This record gives sequence, structure tokens and C-alpha cells, in this order.
Amino acid sequence: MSANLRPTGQQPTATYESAFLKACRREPVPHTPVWFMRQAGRSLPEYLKVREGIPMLESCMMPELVAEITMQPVRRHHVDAAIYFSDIVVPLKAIGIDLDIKPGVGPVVEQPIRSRADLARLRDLTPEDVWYVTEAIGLLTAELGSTPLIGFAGAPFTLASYLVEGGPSKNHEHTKALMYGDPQLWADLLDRLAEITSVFLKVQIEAGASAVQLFDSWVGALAPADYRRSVMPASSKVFKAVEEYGVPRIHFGVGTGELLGLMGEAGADVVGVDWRVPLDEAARRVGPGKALQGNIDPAVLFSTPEAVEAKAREVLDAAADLEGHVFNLGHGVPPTTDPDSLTRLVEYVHTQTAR
Ligand SMILES: O=C(O)CCc1c2[nH]c(c1CC(=O)O)Cc1[nH]c(c(CC(=O)O)c1CCC(=O)O)Cc1[nH]c(c(CC(=O)O)c1CCC(=O)O)Cc1[nH]c(c(CCC(=O)O)c1CC(=O)O)C2
Repeated sequence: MSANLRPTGQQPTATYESAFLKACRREPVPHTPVWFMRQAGRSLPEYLKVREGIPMLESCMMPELVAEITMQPVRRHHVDAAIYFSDIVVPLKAIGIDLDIKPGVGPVVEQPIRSRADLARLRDLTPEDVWYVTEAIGLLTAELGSTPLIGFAGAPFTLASYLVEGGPSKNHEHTKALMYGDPQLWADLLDRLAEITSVFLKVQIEAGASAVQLFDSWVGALAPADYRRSVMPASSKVFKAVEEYGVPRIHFGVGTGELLGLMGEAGADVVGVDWRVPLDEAARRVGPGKALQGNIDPAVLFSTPEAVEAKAREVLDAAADLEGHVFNLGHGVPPTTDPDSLTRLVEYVHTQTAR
């Protein structure tokens, strides 16, 4: 069993009692926990140094390197959780999809998936396909001590968008064309992706991840009725598949103000909110029984320290009456962020909320 779960009748572990996991469980916390999406990576000079000459997807398959990169922001910023260094397309690469992450572009799929025959290329993922994940998390849990590790995966809609478009897309035309034009093929594609994603998350939890985040980055492109009909069944399937582990499940997307209630309903314990909706209003939309994560605008990090503090104060004030709050940005750390602004932000939130 994962070291992070509370075995019945035994003393809870220090990880279980961490501020991050307590906030996810909506229990009282010693301070508001903080971590940042994309906290590892290009904003850190130490990352650029160890990644030199190693392509992104290759680096994700090198356990020692993954563990080192995952630890870097924990050491530097004193965040309350680590996030496993990987990418949402890693499980697709692991089952043999011909994709690459092109610098300055993002994930690119050589032959997009648009027909029933294409669907056959999405075979099951096995734990052996991602042996490096199990190995890296083994190294990490030893080094992290009581700091929890968050595992993550891309949600079926966002993965489908990359597969159907063949790369990053603004308007998701091919994806939506398939969703509206061939609902059965679409449902089968999302179901396939839900299976793959479920295995990928299970591998991370069984290796020692204390929480998981399902990124549906691009689902904000949909109206609520389409989300409910065409996406929610697959996302729910993923959350259900990992329910038995009892670790908090976080769900996040960008521009999802109109979907927050449904994303919670899909099976999340914690709903991630981008910067467009204040957290008190987000809590109203999500309803009781869920913690929230977010939601300072990442662009504010390029402003003065005083402006960052003022925005952080605004976020904390809006979060004052939440059942549980995990402080984060409203999306990932931009690659050119000054890392000192993140270190200062963590310290600010910790001191402002120390109880
Ligand atoms: O714009 C696009 O559609 C392409 C985005 C893109 C992806 N992987 C990518 C890129 C290229 C790039 O970032 O330049 C390629 C990618 N993924 C990653 C990196 C490292 C970095 O950001 O500097 C990079 C850049 C690679 C490089 O160093 O050259 C790592 C990554 N992706 C992701 C995560 C999980 C997290 O955010 O914490 C993490 C781990 C971060 C960590 O350990 O702290 C998640 C991810 N990857 C991806 C998405 C989809 C949407 C999005 O990026 O906004 C998402 C989910 C999200 O951020 O909402 C796809």
C-alpha cells in the first residue's frame, strides 16, 4: 500500500499529516499550502543545466534525472508539494504513438487519430511500459520525506485534442468536428484514453504519489451541455478508477468558469480554478464538499513584488471561507518567470496564513 494513505488502526504518517494533504481533505491546516503547476522546468536555471542536450521526452524516461528535476523547486521554493516531472503525452508515447515534443511548439503527433482504424493504434498501457515512473517515484519518496508528491495525467479530452489535431490547437476544429460528427467514435476514443490515463495514475499512486491531478487544460473550449454529454463520462471513469486508493484527486482546466460545477461532479476532491473566477465565486459554483486550488494570474509574476503580494492577498481574502484551499497559480509557471518571485510568493502565503 502507498505510504501516504492512513492505514486503519495505525499512526498517520507525516506525509498524511502535511498541510497540503490536510487542505485537500478540508481539514484545519497550520498554514495555507502552496505549490505551482509547472514549478519544475524552464523557469529554473538548475533545470536548464541538467536538461542540456537531452530532448524532453527522453528526459522523462530517465529516473534519476526525473527525481532531480522534481526536487529542484522543492529545494528552492520550499513549496508544500512536489509534482512528478513528466508531461501529459508521456503515456501516449509509452504505447507507441509517434509523437515528439518540439521545442517552442509542444507535442506533435506524426499521424493524427481521426478514424476508427486509427483508434486501433491506442493499445492498453501496462505498468511495464512506464517502468521509469515507478523507479523515479521510488527515488523521490525517499528524498521527499514528509513532502507529498503529486502524480498527474492529461484528461481524455485534452489528450484527444492533441491526438486528433496532431499538435497544439487554438480552436480544436478537428477535435470538435469528430465530437459532433461521429459521437460513437468520439465516445470510444475518450473511453480508450480514460483506460490509459487510469493505468498511468494507478502506477504513480502505487509507487508512492500522495495525490493526483488530472489536467483537462483545453476543456474550457466546450459549453457545459457538450462537456456533460461528451467528456464527463470519460473523466468520471478516470476518477472512479483511482477512488479506491483514497488519495485526493485534483481536477484542473483553463477557462473553465462555466464548467467548475461539472468538473467537481465528475469526481474531483479538489477543483483547480484559473485566474478568471474569484475563489469565493468558484466555491459557490462548485458547491460544498470540495476543496479549491488556485488562482493567482501567472502574468502577475512579471510585475513588481508589491503587485504580486497585493494579488496574493486578494486570492487569500477570496479564499477565507473555503472548506479547503491549496494556493497555486491559475495556470503553469511561464518559462521566463524570475524564480525569486515564486520563492517570495511561497514565503508570503506561508507567513500570512500561519496559524
Ligand atoms: O501550448 C501547447 O499546447 C503545448 C504545451 C506543451 C505541453 N507539453 C509541453 C509543451 C510545450 C511547452 O510548454 O513549451 C512540453 C513540456 N512539458 C513540460 C515541460 C517543462 C517545462 O514546462 O519547462 C515542457 C517544455 C519542454 C522543454 O523543456 O523543452 C513538463 C510538464 N508539463 C505538464 C506538467 C505538469 C504541471 O503543469 O505541473 C509538467 C511538469 C512540470 C513540473 O514538474 O513542475 C503539463 C502539461 N503539458 C502540456 C499541457 C497542456 C496544456 C498547456 O501546456 O498549457 C499540460 C497541462 C497544463 O499545463 O495545463 C502539453
